[in-house]
Amino acid sequence: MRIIKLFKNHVLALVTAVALIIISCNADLALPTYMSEIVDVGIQQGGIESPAPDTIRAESLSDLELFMPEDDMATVEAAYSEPDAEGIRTYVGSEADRAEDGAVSDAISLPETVVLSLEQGVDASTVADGMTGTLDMQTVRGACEAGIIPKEKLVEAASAMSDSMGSMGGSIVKQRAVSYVQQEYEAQGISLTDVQNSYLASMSLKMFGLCAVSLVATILTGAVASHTACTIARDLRRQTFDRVMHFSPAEIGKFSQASLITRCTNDIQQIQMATTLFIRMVLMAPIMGVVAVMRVLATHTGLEWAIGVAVIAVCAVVGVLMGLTMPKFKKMQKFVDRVNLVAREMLDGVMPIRAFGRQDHELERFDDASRDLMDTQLFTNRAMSFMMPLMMLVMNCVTVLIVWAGSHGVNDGVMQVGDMMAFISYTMQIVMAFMILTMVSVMLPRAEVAAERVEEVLSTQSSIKEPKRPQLPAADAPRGELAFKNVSFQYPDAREDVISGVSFTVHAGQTLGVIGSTGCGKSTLVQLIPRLYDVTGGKVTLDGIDVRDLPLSELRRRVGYVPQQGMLFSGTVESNLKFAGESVTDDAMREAAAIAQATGFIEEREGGFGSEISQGGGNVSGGQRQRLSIARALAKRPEVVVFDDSFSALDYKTDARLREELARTQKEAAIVVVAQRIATIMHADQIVVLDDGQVVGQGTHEELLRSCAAYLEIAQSQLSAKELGLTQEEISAVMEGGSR
Ligand SMILES: Nc1ncnc2c1ncn2[C@@H]1O[C@H](COP(=O)(O)OP(=O)(O)OP(=O)(O)O)[C@@H](O)[C@H]1O
Repeated sequence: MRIIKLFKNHVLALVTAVALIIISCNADLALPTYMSEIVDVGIQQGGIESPAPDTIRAESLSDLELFMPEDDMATVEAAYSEPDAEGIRTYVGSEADRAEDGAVSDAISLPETVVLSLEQGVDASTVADGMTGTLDMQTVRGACEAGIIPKEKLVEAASAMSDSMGSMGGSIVKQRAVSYVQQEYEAQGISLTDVQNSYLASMSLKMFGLCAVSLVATILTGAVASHTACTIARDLRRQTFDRVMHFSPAEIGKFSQASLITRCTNDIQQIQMATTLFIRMVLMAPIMGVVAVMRVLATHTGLEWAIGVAVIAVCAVVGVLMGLTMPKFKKMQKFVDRVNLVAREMLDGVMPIRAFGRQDHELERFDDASRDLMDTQLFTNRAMSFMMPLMMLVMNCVTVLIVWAGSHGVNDGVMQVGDMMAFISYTMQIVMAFMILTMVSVMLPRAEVAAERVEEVLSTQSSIKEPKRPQLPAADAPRGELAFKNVSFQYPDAREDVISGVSFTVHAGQTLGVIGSTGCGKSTLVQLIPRLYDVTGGKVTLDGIDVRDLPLSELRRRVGYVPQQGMLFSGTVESNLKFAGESVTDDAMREAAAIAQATGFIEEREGGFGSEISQGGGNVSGGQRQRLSIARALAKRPEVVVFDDSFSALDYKTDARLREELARTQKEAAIVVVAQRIATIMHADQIVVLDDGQVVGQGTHEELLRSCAAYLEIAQSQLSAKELGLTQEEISAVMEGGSR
């Protein structure tokens, strides 16, 4: 499972969590045992834990010893101190010997029962045939001391009495022994209320201690789980974002921006929740179940079958609910993706939506996506709302079953009320553990889908790869020399080349203009320079080296790219202009702003270069955004500057001044300008005319006017024949001849 793989680097945290869970489960599950002790010992036995009293009068112990075989007598004698001045003997044996089934307990219980009966008077005929009258302890003691009744006879009589009690013997002996101890304490002047209260106080203290241990362990488990889950989510977000940052537009297009955002946010959130659940629930439930089963088996109540019934009932309920909801859970993530996609598209296009009055239509589209998500969520939530009541029903039925079966055990004297209560608690814990496991198993597949989607991003390699054997231009190689050599390119999913057979060379200080009708491949052509895409045929070289052999960082440092859509980042003007990094000095920034004709409006803004830029450059005009984008590319002083239709939002005057400044200052850089306006590129040293991805003309403005029909057509659409310096005959000749 992918979720488990995420814990690869968090083994220590997992081990710590398991240790803490074991501690808290043991503490939690010890509580029902204590509760049972409080009922059985604290309440029913008045706080008297063992038939072996803490203190006993010497004569009382002698009476008891009359009914003990020699070895039992030795055991008991060894367990009590010598009588003190008041004739009181104190228990000095081990606690194990005093506990249920301990040596001292076993040895002393039956004699206590016999002595208690004798002290109340016993019909002599029930002891020996032919005897009449009432036997009491004093008589028996006297007869034994006088040698009338041998001690062996008394031991035999006690044992016969035990046998006659049959299966009820154990619990009757225990109850009577406790009564004997109570009587003995009273005779010593010890308050029975004090004994009971001190027992209850000590049990409460122990239970409180266990609660505290469980509380601390549970809090620590929660802290470990949250920390681990947050760390896993943070690392995943970082890795996913890092991977996306290295994606070329092809991979971004493959996933879609909306899906990448959902994967980086919602999907990782799901994973985070699942990892927390995994530690807190999935690890806890089996541990809780195992500890509870161990304790249940130790109770020997004979009601273990009730647990089997409960588990089968829980599995049946959860199985039905899971069967109904699981397919819907799997669909849910796709619906979230769609809502995000529609929402993003609507927010991006809020202006045209308003301009075309399509709000209602878009709202309907959003409602459709949202309704699908809502319907699925409603179905799953409704189905899951049956879970809790059904579980409670199962639990309550099982409780009734245990009480019904247990009451027979209590009636027969083979079970104590407290034991039955403890058994109910353990059964509930086991059922809970199963319930938690099954509920989590509903949630985990959803997180599994999310993990799969995140892994898909992480395992996708960018089609733009670092060179295996990176090369740098030789020290004496010309700087700022860009060449296309028979370049062709096809988009990943397309069938035909978007551009083909393009060749040109631009040197430092020169300008290359690229012009052509819309969709002819101009942007695609220049995107090959900074390797936003890789050529599919031919090669692009910079300073004599194939751009695919230059380290990517080196290539991107050498190429300044101004995209068609000026895009700014939230921050200040300065942070945007210094986007290339520390290497951009204040002087370089100001010089770039001046070339881009941006200084004027920057200084007019409050705060100048420190003035705020909002997300996406929303608080500057389209032309200002373009100028800041141009300044940003120039500030890093690249060897090649690519302007992808970046002057389109500038007025003619600013456009002209900017080009003048570029020509004056960029003597060591090659400039590539994609334009729709003839005026923008007419002064270029070389112009490439594209038509449907093919070069249909190449040369200077003057040359193309006289040789390239496509170029002339564009020029004519923007300038008059007079402005072009052509006669009507010359125009006709070019048009008739087509491009030569
Ligand atoms: N990511 C893409 N996947 C597939 N085809 C694409 C992709 N981007 C652009 N195209 C197609 O490639 C062709 C050239 O697109 P390109 O953006 O390079 O044209 P352009 O000359 O810059 O257009 P414009 O002047 O309108 O900006 C177009 O037909 C376009 O539909």
